[in-house]
Parts: sequence; C-alpha cells; structure tokens
Amino acid sequence: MRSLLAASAASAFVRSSASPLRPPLFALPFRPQLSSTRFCAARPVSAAAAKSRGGGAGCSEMEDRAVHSGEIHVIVGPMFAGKTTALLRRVQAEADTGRTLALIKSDKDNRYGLDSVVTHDGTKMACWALPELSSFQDKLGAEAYNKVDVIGIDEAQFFDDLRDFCCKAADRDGKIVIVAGLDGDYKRNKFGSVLDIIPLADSVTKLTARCELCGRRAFFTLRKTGDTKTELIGGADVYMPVCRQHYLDGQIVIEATRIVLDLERSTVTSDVK
Ligand SMILES: Nc1ncnc2c1ncn2[C@@H]1O[C@H](COP(=O)(O)OP(=O)(O)O)[C@@H](O)[C@H]1O
Ligand SMILES: Cc1cn([C@H]2C[C@H](O)[C@@H](COP(=O)(O)O)O2)c(=O)[nH]c1=O
Ligand SMILES: [Zn+2]
Repeated sequence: MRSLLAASAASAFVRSSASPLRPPLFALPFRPQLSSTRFCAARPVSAAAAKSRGGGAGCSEMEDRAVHSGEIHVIVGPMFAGKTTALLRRVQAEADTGRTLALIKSDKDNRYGLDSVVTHDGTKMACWALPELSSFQDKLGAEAYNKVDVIGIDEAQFFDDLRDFCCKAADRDGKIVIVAGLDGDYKRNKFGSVLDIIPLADSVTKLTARCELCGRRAFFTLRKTGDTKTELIGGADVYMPVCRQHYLDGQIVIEATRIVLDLERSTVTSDVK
C-alpha cells in the first residue's frame, strides 16, 4: 500500500497508488479539510509501518513509538545534483512500505508555486510550504502529527530551526526524517543549518551534478550574476553546477567583471562631475 502526504491535513493521510513520477496526480488543488474517514484510514497504514519496522500486529502506536526510535537521513550536494529527486524517491519508497508521509519545503522557494516540491525535471509531489519548521505540528494538528511516520524536508538550507526540529522529530517523536538541501552556498560557505544536523544523522549522502562547462562531476554551485546576497531563489537562469576547476575559473571571471563594472561606474561618475 502506498501513501503520500499532501498539503492539507486531509491529504496527510491519503493512501494512493500514485507515484511521484506521475505529476498530474499531485497537481490537484489542495482542500484543507480533515476527513475523519481518511483520518481513520491511516490507522492500518501505521500498523503496517509498525510491522515493517519490527512491531507486532498487536503493537499500539504508542508502544511502536517507544520501541522504535526515529532516524535522520541527510542528502546534500550542489544544485542540480538530484537531491530533490532522491528525496522524492526515498519518501515514496517509505510510503510503499505503508508508512504515512509528510513532505515540507521552505515557502521562500516559490519557483514552481507553493503546493508542491518539484525537481528540475518536473517531477513533483504535494507538500507543505512553511516559513519555519516549528509551525509544522501546529499546522497539522497534534493528532495528525502523531500519525506521521516519515517527514521529508526539501530546501533545508532555508530553515533556521532545522536542528531543533530534526532532534525533536527523530529523538522525541520517533519519526523518520529525510532532509535534502544545499550544504554550501555559491561562495562554498556552509548554508543555513544543514551541516549542523550531520552529527545527528544516521546517514549522509553527498550527491554530485555534471559540470556544465566540461561534463565532469560537479561539486559546487556557481552563481552567474553579480548578486551577493546569500539567499537568491533561482534555477538555471542564475546558477550552474561546476567542477572545482570551473568554479575557480568562474570566480576569476566574476571578479574581473566586477572590477570592470566598478571602473566603468566610477568613470561615468567623474565624467558627470
Ligand atoms: N548540469 C546538470 N547536472 C546534473 N543534472 C542536471 C544538470 N542540469 C539539469 N539537470 C537535471 O536536474 C535533475 C536533478 O534535479 P533535482 O533532483 O531537482 O536536483 P537538486 O534538487 O539537487 O537541485 C537531473 O536529473 C537532470 O535531469
Ligand atoms: C547556491 C545557492 C542557491 N540558492 C537557492 C537557489 C535555489 O532557489 C535553491 C536551491 O535549489 P535546488 O533544489 O538545490 O536546485 O537555493 C541560494 O539562495 N543561494 C545560493 O548561494
Ligand atoms: Zn568543469
């Protein structure tokens, strides 16, 4: 039995035969209603999850939580490395074992709207878009939150409260948390709190993309514009994945361009005077 969590409490417990590889099913408008029928329908799902995690048929949800501690899995890498693709595959795999999912992304990332997580290839899955992770439990409601087995988080670099949330979800509440995000920004500095959860993690996967300039493995994200703020939402229009050599070459080109532009600007200013 498969399940997915949409951006409403009702859809939090939808059990569907849909695969995230079939986007139209996730493009439906969300109806934030709490259907008790659907709500109850989640019970066997959790029971199945309990069973697949080693719990017996008679194991209550509370007992299951006590017996089974949570997990944290972290997926990092540059842009276009397949982090979101890997996240969606992993949460779908968990749903296929009967677990109940919740998928979250930052509401700062409005590239494809706020109702779904979308990969660069267009694969999508319905999600909750939140300003901070601490609002998740309130949005969902305590009862619904208790029934969630697996929490997927995309664009994790944008959540300042990532560490606190992951700690509580996995250590206290026994959730399986799967986190995808950028480990580094365009300057190759640590981005947000993603690196802070590495010490908490069961597993860490660093993915690579293909360098757009030479086709070798790409570990870094090059920003193509002169914009210097850390957070700048964008896709291939603003960023490209690059290998080490092309990252360093790119910095030289960007720095040289900046110097030329500054020179031009100061020349224009002195001409005006
Ligand atoms: N230079 C590139 N290297 C690798 N994948 C790329 C590149 N440009 C576009 N893509 C596409 O991006 C997809 C990965 O998208 P996605 O999972 O959203 O990545 P991420 O979340 O890491 O940014 C790849 O499957 C590929 O089709
Ligand atoms: C490198 C870098 C990226 N961002 C933004 C750009 C995108 O909106 C996301 C990353 O998306 P993806 O799913 O990993 O492709 O982060 C940024 O704000 N600052 C940066 O330095
Ligand atoms: Zn290269």
